[in-house]
Amino acid sequence: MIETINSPSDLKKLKLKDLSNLANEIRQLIIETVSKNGGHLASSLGAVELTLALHYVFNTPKDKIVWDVGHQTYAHKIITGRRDQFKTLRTYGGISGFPKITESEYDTFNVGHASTAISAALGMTTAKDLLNTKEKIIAVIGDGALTSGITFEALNNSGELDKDLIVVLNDNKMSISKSLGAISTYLTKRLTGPTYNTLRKEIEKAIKGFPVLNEPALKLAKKIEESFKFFSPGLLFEEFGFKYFGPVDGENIEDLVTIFENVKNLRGPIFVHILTKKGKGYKYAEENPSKFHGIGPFDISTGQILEKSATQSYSSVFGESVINIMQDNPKVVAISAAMLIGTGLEKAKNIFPDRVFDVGIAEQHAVTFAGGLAISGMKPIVAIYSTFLQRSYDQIIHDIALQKLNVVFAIDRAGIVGDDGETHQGIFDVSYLNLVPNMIITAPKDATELDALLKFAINGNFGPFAIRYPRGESVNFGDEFIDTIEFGKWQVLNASDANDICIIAYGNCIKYAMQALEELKSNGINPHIINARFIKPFDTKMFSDILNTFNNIIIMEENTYIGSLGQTLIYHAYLNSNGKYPKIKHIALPDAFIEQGDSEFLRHKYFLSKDNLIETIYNLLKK
Ligand SMILES: Cc1ncc(C[n+]2csc(CCOP(=O)(O)OP(=O)(O)O)c2C)c(N)n1
Ligand SMILES: CC(=O)[C@@H](O)[C@H](O)COP(=O)(O)O
Ligand SMILES: [Mg+2]
Repeated sequence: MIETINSPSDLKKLKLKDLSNLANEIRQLIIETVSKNGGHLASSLGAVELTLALHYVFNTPKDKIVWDVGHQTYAHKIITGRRDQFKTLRTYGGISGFPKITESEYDTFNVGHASTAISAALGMTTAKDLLNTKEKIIAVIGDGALTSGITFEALNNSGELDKDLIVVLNDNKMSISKSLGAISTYLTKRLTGPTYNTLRKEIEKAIKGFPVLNEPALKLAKKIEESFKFFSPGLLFEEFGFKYFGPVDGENIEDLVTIFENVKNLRGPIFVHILTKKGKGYKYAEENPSKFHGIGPFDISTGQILEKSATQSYSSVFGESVINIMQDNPKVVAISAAMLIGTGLEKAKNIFPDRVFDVGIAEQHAVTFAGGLAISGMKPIVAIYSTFLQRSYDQIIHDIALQKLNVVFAIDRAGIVGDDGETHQGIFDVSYLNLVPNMIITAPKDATELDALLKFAINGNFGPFAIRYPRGESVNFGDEFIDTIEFGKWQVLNASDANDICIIAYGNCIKYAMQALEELKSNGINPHIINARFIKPFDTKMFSDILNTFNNIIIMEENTYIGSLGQTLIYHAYLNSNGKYPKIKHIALPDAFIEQGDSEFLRHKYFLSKDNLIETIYNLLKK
């Protein structure tokens, strides 16, 4: 059947009862594709019926579905004309893992970061009224994303604006890990409370008594429900000005189609609460939805991940380091914003349940919460991915840096992250932190240095202290490259008497510099190599010596060039050398959003590989 679906209009030709079979075929295609390419399996499997029902009832693309995060949209992609390209999911030049307006007219808003759907949908429905157009706007948000501050700002504003907006809450009781916090507890408690369930059964009986489930019938049923609303999970949303419907079995397409048919022409803000299962239809994902939230290639028959690396990831090195630090210092606490697993803090949470906090998808709160802890004498470590920390910019400036509070920012996934693409590349953090007074920015060259920098940061009282490190496998350069960390000082990794080339790099790029060294030496070139682990403040003394010694300087970094270390150094060189300074080549990312693709491929494309470095050096020395 799946072969016949080239757009939602083909879907509408099917009988309602056939949609379940189609859902199974779609699941099969999703599982097969993700098993090869990796991707967000569990969320997409849980949203197949929801997707079919929405496209069956609404008139997309005229009507607009606004997905939150967008990691659950694989079925949406398959039925909106992208079935055949779906095999290219998350590959370079292929189908994105998230909705993208440039990819399809059915993708209404670019996503990847959580909790934007209701705001964007409210904007669209407001524009619709101003422009006097007639489409329906439907926001689909998960229970994890629901808990974020921006969602509540949008709910608050929705009640005020009173627009025709449909919000669908896809409640599977899971964020990446289990959904936590008062909102989640509230929803669960209400749904499982005995009073509510008895009353609900009565209401269902009453609804079944109506010959046709039309609007007046629904109104009456709603009236009955309203009188019991104190017990319903809808109370909260009703107070925000929404009409609440649900909860509906989100795996039952007929129920979903019925509810969407019934609400689609209602006026004002509508809230439809559906219950789904993350990982639905694939045993291993149902059993372990966290593992299959975002997964690399795996064996379908066993659920085992293929190509398991023997090398520890930086996140895991960080997690172990945090445990050691917490064991030694009772004032240290750690904070994650819904990413305990991704940031490597899960083990620490098990050992120190009272000192490791998962605050939910709430990066802004995470940072100010850390501020409160720091001003009270604690030593918080806030572990957030580079891309998600963008959410906390004012909190970093206003709540932390301004007061010079001792908060350690563990910035994971810094640099190119690969297959998640534009929304997730961690390529701006050096720039956005560089311009914040009091902010210290560092990057370790390897796993040992990550541990050392964390201890250094915790043991000092430096104010805000950022440590950025990349996604994926860590490296270690060995004992000969371990030295004592000194505040603001760089490290010489390869000392050269020849004054022709000096490479200044940090973090991931050190790996490429050291790899290049071997080949360069065999060709008689011996570059001076600097580990610029302090990006801010940088080592002015060493940099001045370099300016006075070397004919060519290469600065290499995995960050956008604007606001980068390279830009700071070039500016410094210009101002302090009376116009006489060596030739400087800056290898950094362009002023652009970096697309999805294999990380190493992208590094090569953007001249951030060993080979590119070698080529750059040969070219410099030729001239
Ligand atoms: C701002 C931001 N923080 C963190 C994430 C990482 N993240 C992606 S999906 C997700 C969980 C979302 O849970 P939910 O909305 O319930 O969707 P589900 O996966 O359960 O369908 C998280 C934390 C993100 N994408 N954006
Ligand atoms: C959708 C989302 O934002 C996360 O699931 C993200 O894709 C996780 O990235 P990692 O795989 O790098 O942990
Ligand atoms: Mg969820």
